[in-house]
Amino acid sequence: MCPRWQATSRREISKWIWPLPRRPAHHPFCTSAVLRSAGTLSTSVNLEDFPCHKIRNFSIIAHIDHGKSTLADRLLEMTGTIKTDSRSVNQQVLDKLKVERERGITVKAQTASMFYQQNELRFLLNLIDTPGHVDFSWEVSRSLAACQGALLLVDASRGVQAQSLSVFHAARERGLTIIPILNKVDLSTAQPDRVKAQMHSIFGIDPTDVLHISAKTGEGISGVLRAIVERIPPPSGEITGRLKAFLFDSSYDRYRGVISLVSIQDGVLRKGDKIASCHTRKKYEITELGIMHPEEVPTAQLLPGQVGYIACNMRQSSEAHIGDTLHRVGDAVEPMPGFQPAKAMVFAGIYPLESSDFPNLEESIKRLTLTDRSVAVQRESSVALGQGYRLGFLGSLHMDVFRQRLEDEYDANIVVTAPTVPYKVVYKDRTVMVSNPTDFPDVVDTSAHVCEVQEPIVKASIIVPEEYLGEMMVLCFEHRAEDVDHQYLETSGEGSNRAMLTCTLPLSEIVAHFFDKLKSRSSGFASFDYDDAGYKQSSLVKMMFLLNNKPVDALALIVHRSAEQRTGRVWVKKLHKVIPRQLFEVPIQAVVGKRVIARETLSALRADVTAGLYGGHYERKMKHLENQKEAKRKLKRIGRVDLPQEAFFDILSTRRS
Ligand SMILES: Nc1nc2c(ncn2[C@@H]2O[C@H](COP(=O)(O)OP(=O)(O)OP(=O)(O)O)[C@@H](O)[C@H]2O)c(=O)[nH]1
Repeated sequence: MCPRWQATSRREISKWIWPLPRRPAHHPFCTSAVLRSAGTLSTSVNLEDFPCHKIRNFSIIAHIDHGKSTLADRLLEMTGTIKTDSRSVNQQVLDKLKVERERGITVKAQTASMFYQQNELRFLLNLIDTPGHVDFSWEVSRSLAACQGALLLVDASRGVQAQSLSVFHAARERGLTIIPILNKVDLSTAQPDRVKAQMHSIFGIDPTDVLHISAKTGEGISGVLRAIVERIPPPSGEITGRLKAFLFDSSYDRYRGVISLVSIQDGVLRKGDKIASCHTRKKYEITELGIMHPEEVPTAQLLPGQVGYIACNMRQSSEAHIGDTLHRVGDAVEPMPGFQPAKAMVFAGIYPLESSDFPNLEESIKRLTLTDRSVAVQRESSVALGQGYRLGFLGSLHMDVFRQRLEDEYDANIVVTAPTVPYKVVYKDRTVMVSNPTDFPDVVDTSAHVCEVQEPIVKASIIVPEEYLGEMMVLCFEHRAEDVDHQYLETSGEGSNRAMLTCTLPLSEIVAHFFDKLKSRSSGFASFDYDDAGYKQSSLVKMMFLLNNKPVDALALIVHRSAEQRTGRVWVKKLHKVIPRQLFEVPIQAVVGKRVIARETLSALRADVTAGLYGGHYERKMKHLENQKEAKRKLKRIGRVDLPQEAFFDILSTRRS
C-alpha cells in the first residue's frame, strides 16, 4: 500500500473516528448562552437514594406552540434545577440548538432530570420535552418509549388541534398515563370550559382531571408536579435482575464519541462495566455515565427506572441503534421491542455553490448527520451542479431546519434542489425506489417494461372552525384529495364549532406550498397532521428542462400528468426570468418524453461592438458585426449556456418557496 495514502487515510480516520481530541469545558453543540442560562446547580448526585418507587418518567406532548418548552422551563425552575431568570420568562432551556432558539420551535427531544421534594419524600423526575411539528413525530414516539406517563398540553385559547390528536393516540397506544393540562389560561381569549368539553368529547377525558396552568406566569405549576408524582406510575425494574438498558436516543460528541441516552429496565449500570448490544453484538466498556440535569452530570451508577446518558467508546454513530437493548457481556437477555426506523419522506440534492467546496460540504454533512440520525444520506453527482449529496428527510420543515443548521453551524454555501418524494417504479421483474427525478423513466408505458409507477399517499386530517370547512375542501381537491370526509368535533351552541376534515392526499402535494395555503386560506386557524398511508398507482411523468436543447439534470421534476401543462409553463417563465441573456438566442423548453410542453426564448444579448467607432467607417463597422455573428454562431454550435450557480440558486429557491 502506498505509504502516502496510508498516512492520509489514517489522518482522515483519526479526524472522524479515533483517538478523540481533548474535550472542552462545554458541550460543542450548546451555545454558551444556553449553558449560562441553564445554570447547572448540582455536580454530584447519589442515585442510590432513588429506587423505582421514587422515580417518575414522563414526556410533555402537544400540538406545536401549545407551550411544551415553556412548561419544561417552569418545572426545571420550580424544582431548583435551573435558576429562575426574572428577566426572561421564556428561557427555553431545553431548546439547545441555534435553529430552535431562532425559530422558537423544538426539533430535537431533550431529556432533563429533576429532584422534587413532596412532604417527606424526594423524587427523581425525568422529563422529556418533545417537538410538536408533524415532521418530528418519530422523536415523540421514541421519547414515549422511555416513559410511563405524558403531560398532554392543550392551548386554552386555540383548543384541540391536529397534532394534539396524534400525540394523544401515540401515548395511548403505548399505555401511558396521560395528565391532561390546559395551558395559557392567562390569555383573555382562553376558553377553558369549552376546551375541556372538546377534550371530553374527543379524548374521553373527564373535565375534572384537567389541570389549569399558565406556563408563562407559573400559575398552577406546583399542581402539575403533584400530579406527576401522584398519577404517573413508577417504572418497574429489578435491581438484582440482569442488566437491560433501552437505548432511545443518541448524539455525537467529537471528544467522547457516541453519547447514548438510555432507560434502565433491570440491573445496575456502572462505570467500567462491559456491555454488549443485542442489535450489533458489539462489545463496549462504559467510560462515563450520568444524568441530564439538564446538562450532563456524571454519576457512579444508573439504577432500574432511571434515565441517563452513557459514553462507551462507541466510535460510529451508526453503532447506536435507536431501540436497541444493551446488556452485560455474557448475560443472555430478551431484547425489548424496538422502533420502526425513521422513514425519509422528502428527498433533495444538496450541492456546494462552488464545486471546490465539496470536501467541506461532505465533512459538514457527515458531522451534522451524527447528531441527526433520521437523515438518509447518499452521494450523487449532477452534470450541472457537480458532486453533491441526496439527502432524505422526515418532511419539508426537517429539510429546511437541516439546511439552516448546515449554513449556521458549518458556514456552508449550498444549493438545494427541488424536494421530491420517494416513488416506486414497478418493472416487469423488479420494483425500484426513485428519490431522484433523473432516475425516473422517461416514458411510463405499460406495454413496455415499466408496468406502473406508484406515489406515496398520506392520510391527512385538518381541524378548522366550521366557516372555513368549504375552503379547506376546495384546497384539498385542488391537491388531488380522495376519500374526503368530515365530522364536527363539538356541538356547543356558542360561537363557531370546529370540524375535522379527513382525506387521503399524495405526499408530493403537501411538501411544497400546501401548509402555507392552508394557513392563509383559514386565516391561521387550521391545523394539519398526516400519517403514512402507503403507495398508490398514479399517472406521473418526468419533466425535463432544456436550455439551448440540452437537458439540465438538476432541474428535472416528477409531476402528475394533470399538472404538466401548468407546471411546465410556470417553470419555463421562471427560468426565463433568472437566466442571464447570452450572446446567442437560447430556447428554454419543458419537455415530457419527446413532447414540448412549454417554451420561452431568451433573446440574444447584442454587444455593441461598433461603440468605439465614430464617423463613416462603414466597412469597419460591418466587419465587426460579421465577426460578432461568427463568434455567436460558434457559441451556439457548442451549445453551452452560461448558467451561473447563482441563477441555479434563484431557480431552486423559488421552486422551494
Ligand atoms: N400567554 C401565554 N403564552 C404562553 C404560555 N405558554 C407558552 N406561551 C407562549 O407560547 C409560545 C410557544 O411556546 P413554546 O413553549 O415554545 O411551545 P412549544 O409547544 O414548546 O413549541 P414547539 O416545541 O415548537 O412545538 C411562546 O411564545 C410562549 O411564550 C402561557 O401559559 N401563556
